[in-house]
Amino acid sequence: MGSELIFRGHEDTQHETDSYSPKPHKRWLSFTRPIRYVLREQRLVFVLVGIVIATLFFTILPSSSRNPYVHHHKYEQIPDSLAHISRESASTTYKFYEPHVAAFGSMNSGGKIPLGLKRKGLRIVVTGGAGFVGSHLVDRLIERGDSVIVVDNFFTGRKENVMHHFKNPRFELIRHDVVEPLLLEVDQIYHLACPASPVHYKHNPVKTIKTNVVGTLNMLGLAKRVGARFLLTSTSEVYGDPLQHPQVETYWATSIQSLVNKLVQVSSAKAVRLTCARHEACVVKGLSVFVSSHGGVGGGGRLGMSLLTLDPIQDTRVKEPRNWRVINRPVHIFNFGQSKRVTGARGVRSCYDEGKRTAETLTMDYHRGAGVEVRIARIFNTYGPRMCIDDGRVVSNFVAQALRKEPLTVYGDGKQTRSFQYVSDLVEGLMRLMEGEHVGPFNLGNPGEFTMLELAQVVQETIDPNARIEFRPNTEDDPHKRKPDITKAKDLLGWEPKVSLRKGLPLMVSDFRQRIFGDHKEDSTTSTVSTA
Ligand SMILES: O=c1ccn([C@@H]2O[C@H](COP(=O)(O)OP(=O)(O)O[C@H]3OC[C@@H](O)[C@H](O)[C@H]3O)[C@@H](O)[C@H]2O)c(=O)[nH]1
Repeated sequence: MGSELIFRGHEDTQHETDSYSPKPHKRWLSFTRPIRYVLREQRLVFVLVGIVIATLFFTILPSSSRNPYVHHHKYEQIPDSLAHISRESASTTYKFYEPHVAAFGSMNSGGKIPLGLKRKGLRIVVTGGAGFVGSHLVDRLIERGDSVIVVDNFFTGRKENVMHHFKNPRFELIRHDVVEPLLLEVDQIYHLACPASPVHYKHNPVKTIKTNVVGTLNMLGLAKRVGARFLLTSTSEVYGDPLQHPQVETYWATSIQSLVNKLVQVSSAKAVRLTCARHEACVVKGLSVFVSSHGGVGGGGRLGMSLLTLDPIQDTRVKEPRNWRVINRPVHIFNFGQSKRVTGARGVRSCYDEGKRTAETLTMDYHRGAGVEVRIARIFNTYGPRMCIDDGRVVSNFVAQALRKEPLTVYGDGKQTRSFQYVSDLVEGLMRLMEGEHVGPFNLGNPGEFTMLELAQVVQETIDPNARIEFRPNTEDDPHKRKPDITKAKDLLGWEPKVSLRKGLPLMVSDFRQRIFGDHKEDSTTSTVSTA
């Protein structure tokens, strides 16, 4: 290279001294000169590095910051940013959405919307949005700047719950039953529509299961068609009368069939006998499995007269079972409580719990099979303003009874437990779940566990210390205990309830008082509570 330079120098000198120079030679030199310049002193390497950096900067970084799913990490870094979502924090959220304003589903991504038509917030449909939980969710979404369409058939929902939004151009209300298909252009679907009080859902069980199955199917179809993200509100009732306490999302409502098979497999026993309040299951190696509703299996005894096969689908009662056997002596006895597979699946609560299980299944199948973005919440007992008065649920019953100076009706011995969450905590959890990147299912509930007698005591302390307690027979298939394990929601959504029962209960009293006695002095619509 050095010699070339010397040569070129010589050539240049020649050019200066002699006006004649062969043109083709000069052109060749002017073409190779920049190449040689680039090749010298590793300049090419620097050029390539520069190209790589520019590519990274202009291609990868902008697309990742525009990705609607990436913003979730930002949420997690600001754990309380959603607790009382302010307009400022909401607009921060939208910065991530804006470039793909309709980008929740892959089908809508890509900034196809003309500049002048870009929307500010998301378009969200809330089925059951005129109900107790739905209307509080709608309040928060509207407050955040979204456009909300409420779809409700007003079976348990009430126009009054959303009337304060009627003049808002970002709010729409449609009287529609989700069992019929519906087409709407939206980015997100919160699917809440279904009566949730046992009294209501048992009132018309066919309608309840239809709502859960056909209604969910319709809304999933809509989500698939318009590329919307879909959130299913499932229930703690999918755990049935749980054997595990507190309930974790991974808990599978045990089928007696698999339980007894396993027990027989692992034990050296000839037979295994399982007992619970009303049922006994007996399995003998190599023989059929039976559940006896009375009597059951005794030493050298016979199976009870009324036998129920453990086939989870067929409720086959057989008076004289063909494969009847005398069992000498059951070796192991396990108390396994009550399993929904046997009682629930055929019981009065099944329209709801089996309905919600099916809804979960459909949701996951649309996710796996059709690529729909889905979220699943399992909601535990919730209370707050706008609950239906006299819907039969324990909190609304007790509060209304105490206000009316009627006795508090405690069902059974009152020792059954529930965990009660305040509605604003639930709404917070639902929104975090929808905006986050995890499918679920997630338990959303308050782990504070109370017996019904303890709840009655809190109501007495809050409303009327002289309120009497009246015991009533319990309802069929009432779960004995219920308490959520919320580790998963804490870890992955950064969510946990903030409002204790003693703090939350007074917040619904003014609303109930107003609706029962027509007292309009107090503001009943407030669902939020200071958690500071
Ligand atoms: O007046 C009453 C009403 C109810 N109860 C008892 O209170 C307990 C809770 O009953 P609720 O009717 O409020 O609610 P449940 O827990 O049975 O079902 C609820 O579960 C979770 C949600 O999905 C639903 O809101 C609902 O199905 C039950 O043990 C019931 O027997 C009373 O002791 N007195």
